[in-house]
Amino acid sequence: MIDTLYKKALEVRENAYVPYSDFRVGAALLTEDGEIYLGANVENASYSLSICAERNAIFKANADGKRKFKALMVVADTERPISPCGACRQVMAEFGDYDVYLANLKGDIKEATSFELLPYNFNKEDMDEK
Ligand SMILES: O=c1ccn([C@H]2C[C@H](O)[C@@H](CO)O2)c(=O)[nH]1
Ligand SMILES: [Zn+2]
Repeated sequence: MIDTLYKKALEVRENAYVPYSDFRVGAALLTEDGEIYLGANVENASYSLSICAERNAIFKANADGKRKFKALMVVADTERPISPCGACRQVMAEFGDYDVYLANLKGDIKEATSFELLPYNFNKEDMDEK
């Protein structure tokens, strides 16, 4: 399954819309029920409106009502495996603790989990009334 996620993340990476950074990222998200949602980064002339590949995949799954995840694979052309931004780490952690594989084009894959990538994360329980 890791191989499949890596291959699909590589494929969708080709669809990244990156006229400003020229930095392509692909993400493949495996849901608990065995579906795979793909995301690539999409940039904008108003730079801060750009969306990362990871959040694109997670939001696509959400749009189909899928919120339970088994694994997320992220791939970019980096020396070390890609390191997701803080915004993506917060969004990943929203949906629980699941495997996150961070990869590069050379095939290096760093294994982590969504909670490991955001220690002491702020989540919905923090908003429960005391
Ligand atoms: O993990 C990452 C890191 C960066 N980007 C995107 C955001 C922007 O489009 C480009 C350069 O930061 O890469 C991602 O999609 N995922
Ligand atoms: Zn991000």
